[in-house]
Amino acid sequence: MLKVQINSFGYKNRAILKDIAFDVAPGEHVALMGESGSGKSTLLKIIYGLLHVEEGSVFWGKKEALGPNFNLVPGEPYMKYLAQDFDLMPFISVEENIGQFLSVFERETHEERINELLELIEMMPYAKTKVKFLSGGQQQRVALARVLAQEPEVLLLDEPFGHIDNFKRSSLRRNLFLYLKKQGITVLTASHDPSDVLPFAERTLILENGTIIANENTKDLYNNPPNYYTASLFGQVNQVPMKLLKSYSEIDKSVLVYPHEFKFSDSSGLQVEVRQSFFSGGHYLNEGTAIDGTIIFFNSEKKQEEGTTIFLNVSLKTINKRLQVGQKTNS
Ligand SMILES: Nc1ncnc2c1ncn2[C@@H]1O[C@H](COP(=O)(O)OP(=O)(O)OP(=O)(O)O)[C@@H](O)[C@H]1O
Repeated sequence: MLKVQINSFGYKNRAILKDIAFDVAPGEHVALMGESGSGKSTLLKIIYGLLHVEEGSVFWGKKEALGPNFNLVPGEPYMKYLAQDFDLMPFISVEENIGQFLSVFERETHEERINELLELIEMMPYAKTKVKFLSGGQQQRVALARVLAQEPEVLLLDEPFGHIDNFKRSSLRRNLFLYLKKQGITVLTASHDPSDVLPFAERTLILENGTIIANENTKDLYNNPPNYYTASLFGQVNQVPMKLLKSYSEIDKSVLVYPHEFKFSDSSGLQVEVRQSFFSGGHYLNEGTAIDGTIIFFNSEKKQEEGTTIFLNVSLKTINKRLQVGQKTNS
């Protein structure tokens, strides 16, 4: 079990993290989400031992991960951290960069292991290429293979696909996360991208202004977000005043609704005037205005013409579910 407790941490007296406490079970994949500047990288750097915390501790089982004031070379052998800036050797080849970290006691299997990792990162054709000739995305993939070569028990990933184009990103992310699961590696991934999180992380932590405001099963968190901030990290979301939804007109509250949760109705429900319709691949994302001026985003199969009036419904099940979460978090 990875056990993290940080009472407070700041850079030059500016508080960044406070009252952080969470566990990650062995083999579990936990995501860390939060807006830019909320402290995700700082938290990963503390866990790895790059930053010193006065009040707090990080344990992996019974072993305490010590900070830079105790370790001459920061970091613990059982844990690896893939930073946003990858620390590669530019003048040697891709395979040499990966091979550097394989155990000297397993020389006979080196080639096999390098090939396995090159295949995982889809870089086989670049095995002999010097790293300095690679693009940013390719370098990020090599950096990933390098940390995996070190066979960590715990892997900390900071925006692991930030430099990688969409073309490679989907398959790489699937291959990597399935590989990590198969190897039983404990993973903590900081990411802005819900596609890194929703299909792969069993649990998600939400960081807001340096505090963890949610720590839940990822699917439950998506379906029952405790607040607008959490839901909006997963994508576009609406905060719809209940009075706009006819059957709830007495209730003076808002309810969170994702754009795909609206259904079209012929003549009743939330009345919206279409402003813009954005082609989004498999659907259109539309922006409209409700009668009180609230901006509403909703999906449709077809393009909606500007100025058209349409009526939207939200299922009672969704409304009731979201109201209950709201009550829980307000109390
Ligand atoms: N070395 C540093 N010295 C001083 N302040 C720093 C340092 N590193 C980060 N900060 C500040 O700490 C806060 C948290 O930064 P951090 O990089 O942890 O956020 P983040 O959530 O990872 O952001 P992003 O998603 O943009 O990477 C920010 O306000 C940042 O400006």
